[in-house]
Amino acid sequence: MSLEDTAEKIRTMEIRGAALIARAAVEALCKYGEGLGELALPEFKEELERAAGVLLATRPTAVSLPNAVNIVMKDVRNADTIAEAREALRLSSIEFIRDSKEALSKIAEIGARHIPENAVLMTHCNSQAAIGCIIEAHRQGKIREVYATEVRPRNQGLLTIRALNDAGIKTNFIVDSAARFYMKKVDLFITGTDAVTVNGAVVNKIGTSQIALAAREARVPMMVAAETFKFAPKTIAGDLIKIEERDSSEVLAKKIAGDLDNVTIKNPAFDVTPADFVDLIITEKGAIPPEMAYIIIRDYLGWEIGDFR
Ligand SMILES: O=P(O)(O)OC[C@H]1O[C@H](OP(=O)(O)O)[C@H](O)[C@@H]1O
Repeated sequence: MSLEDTAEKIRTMEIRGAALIARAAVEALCKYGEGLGELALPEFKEELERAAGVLLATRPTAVSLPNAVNIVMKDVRNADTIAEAREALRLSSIEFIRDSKEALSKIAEIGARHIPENAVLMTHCNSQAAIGCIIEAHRQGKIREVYATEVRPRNQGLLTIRALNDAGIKTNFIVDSAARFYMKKVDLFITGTDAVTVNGAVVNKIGTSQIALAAREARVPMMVAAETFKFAPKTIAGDLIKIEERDSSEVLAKKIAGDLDNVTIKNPAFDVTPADFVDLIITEKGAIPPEMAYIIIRDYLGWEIGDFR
């Protein structure tokens, strides 16, 4: 698959989920670099930066994408010879993909510890990291049942119920607007995330913050499963996470919407749940309260306050 093909698949969400986007981008970048013929070092670096730009332009919200590209490009940017640059690209790509897979199993193990016995869970969207925690807790005999939302407009809930079903987990499939109706029965609301800001706010699939509100009202804790590369360094300098607005046809087919001249169809893909609504974030380095997000950005992603002067 060419770099452009990968970019298109990410844009159209054939490849989706924050971690899978990151991995696919790294694989595409690595393959692209390997396919570049004889080039001098500056041209090689330039070509890779251009390719990275194509991948970064696909989806704006999931910070896993720029983080992954930065992690892989760091040693390439520092390389002094073309051989060094090529080797850095190969090794850092292998390393990122390996680490991101290992992070998922670590998160599942740590997350499962924080799921109570006989738990009723609610989840929203389709997160590999969150599902990993649920399946591990189920393996330990801790799950009574799960409520999984539909996730309009792209219906990622269908992927979630398939995964939970195949793991033998008793699952209730509900429309998004039924979340508050069932919240009384729930012990824990668990999601993944596309970006965690320095102040611990969680950017996740549209609707997450409404469910978080219902969870808070019912005194149900919220737990977020997030690899460290889902934390957003630039928020240190006050950058806001850009919320992706996708095509209106995902919400309403053009042939129906066509003659509704006074109607605008809005389709934001994500929303922001304030840190105050989040009880715990499970990373591969350990479980943290949202207030500790800066530590992850500094100690594990390597960004300091001074980097954004
Ligand atoms: O990395 P993992 O945990 O799999 O997914 C994290 C998040 O990515 C997804 O976004 P989309 O469906 O690509 O828009 C969802 O918002 C999900 O919670």
